[in-house]
Amino acid sequence: MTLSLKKHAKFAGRKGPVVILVADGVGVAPAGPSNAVTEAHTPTLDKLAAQTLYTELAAHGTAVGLPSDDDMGNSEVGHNALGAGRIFAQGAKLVNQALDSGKVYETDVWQEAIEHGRNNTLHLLGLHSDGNIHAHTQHLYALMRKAAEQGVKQCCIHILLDGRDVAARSALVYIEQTEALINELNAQYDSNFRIASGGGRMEITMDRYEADWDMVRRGYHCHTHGIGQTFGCAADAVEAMYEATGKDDQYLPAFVIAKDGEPVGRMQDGDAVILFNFRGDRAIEISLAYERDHFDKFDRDEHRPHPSLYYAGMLQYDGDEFIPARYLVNPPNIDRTMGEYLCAEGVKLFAISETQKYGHVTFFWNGNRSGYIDKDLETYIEIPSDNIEFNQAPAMKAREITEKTIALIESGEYQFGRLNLANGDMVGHTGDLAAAIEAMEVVDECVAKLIDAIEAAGGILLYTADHGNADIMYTEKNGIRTPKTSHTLSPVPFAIVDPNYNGEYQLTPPPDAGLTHIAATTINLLGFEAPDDYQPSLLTFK
Ligand SMILES: O=C(O)[C@@H](CO)OP(=O)(O)O
Ligand SMILES: [Mn+2]
Ligand SMILES: [Mn+2]
Repeated sequence: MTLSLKKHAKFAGRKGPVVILVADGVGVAPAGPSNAVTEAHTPTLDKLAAQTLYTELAAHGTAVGLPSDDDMGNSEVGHNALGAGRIFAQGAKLVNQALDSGKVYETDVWQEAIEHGRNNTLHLLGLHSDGNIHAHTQHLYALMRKAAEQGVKQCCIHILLDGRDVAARSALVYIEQTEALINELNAQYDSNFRIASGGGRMEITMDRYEADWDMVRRGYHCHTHGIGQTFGCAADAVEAMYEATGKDDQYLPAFVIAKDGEPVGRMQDGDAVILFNFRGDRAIEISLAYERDHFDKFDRDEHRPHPSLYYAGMLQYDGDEFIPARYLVNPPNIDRTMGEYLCAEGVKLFAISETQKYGHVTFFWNGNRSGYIDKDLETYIEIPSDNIEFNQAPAMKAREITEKTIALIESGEYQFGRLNLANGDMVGHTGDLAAAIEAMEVVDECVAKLIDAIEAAGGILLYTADHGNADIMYTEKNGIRTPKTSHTLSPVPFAIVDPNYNGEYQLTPPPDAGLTHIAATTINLLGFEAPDDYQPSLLTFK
């Protein structure tokens, strides 16, 4: 199908580009000492929030295709919503439906995995919490129950400790729940289910956008070959590592469960491995490590030969590159994104961020498609991120991204652009309030510079966020503060900076306005009518 957009009946667009700035993780929550956004000195952001062309948009729950309004937003669903202009049922919801209806168990992939599991061992690997951003323990438990029921006797569970989508030190709670189910199943089916290995999600396995392959190498060797500090059980491992490192769940090192000095869950030829994460960015690299015949990102045979495995993902994480080849649930089919429409109209555009968010403004924005829509029209720029805990460098690469964006605006080549400043989110995830405040002040400084550039170019800057994070940095109970490292349920800001504004339109958001309404709004500001089935624009034109 060839896509096209009609010229807008009342608005021809401005001379300069429309640029969307996503301040990742900068939600709107009540002001107070735990809100890094309001605690920071942010004269420019304050001005934006006080102007007429400002509103707040829903960025969590059903507004972005998640199962319920108790689900916080995240970058995947947020950037999908921004790019696609419609609400699609997201991975979390699709997996629930496929497990509840039993469709998962009818697939060839499930049945083949079970066959391998019956003859050898079934390995279940994934993020071990109910955060519901990358994975949910209820999904793991459904798979464990069904595998036991279908005759799998040997099952190894490899757990990635979260502490980023859930409380910073909550690993023991989830381990207890999982061990209880293991005991129940082993008693009922005379099986040998057990936790075999694990480690913090920011330390092993779950790297994204090739920021740090060494993380994946450590995770692969831990889960596959039993390389890591050994313990008798997962709870002992976590307790000992809390004590030894002082770190929280997401940063704990690799551990291996051993009996009589031997790892209990090394992977062997003929075993099946299912990665039960549903979100793609942090699942792609480990999937490549497991399923590719030719793999050169690290030496898989460093300790013992890479076994021949039956590997499957909960979803297909990258539909262009078919990663992984085998999967249990079809991913959302996000079609006709705004990027496709704009390319069809010959609009030149750019997307820019640092590594940690690079795929957010490209892959997620384009409906989980890797690569360009039209290389002749699009420029994608990645500024390399540092590989450190970001409270140590709260400015991250915001200034570099800003300088480069200004150059792109000044070039006069582009009609549309989008950028992501990672600070509110990545520093927010560390739970370090002072660092998050500093992060927000850098964001403010960058927004001010971008506004100047937009003004000089006669363009429009749209300032928004994909979900909250830095807006609640701790919770307090009985005078005790607990750092909050996760995203929030907060709405996000939406401000239009249009220096040539002359009353041509009004901001008229419907009561349910959310992130999905930004695409049509942007298309209007570029001088086009939005596609009929996009969520309506936030603007009414005179
Ligand atoms: O770091 C991540 O993977 C998620 C939190 O799990 O954050 P974001 O959605 O902002 O990328
Ligand atoms: Mn985000
Ligand atoms: Mn985040």
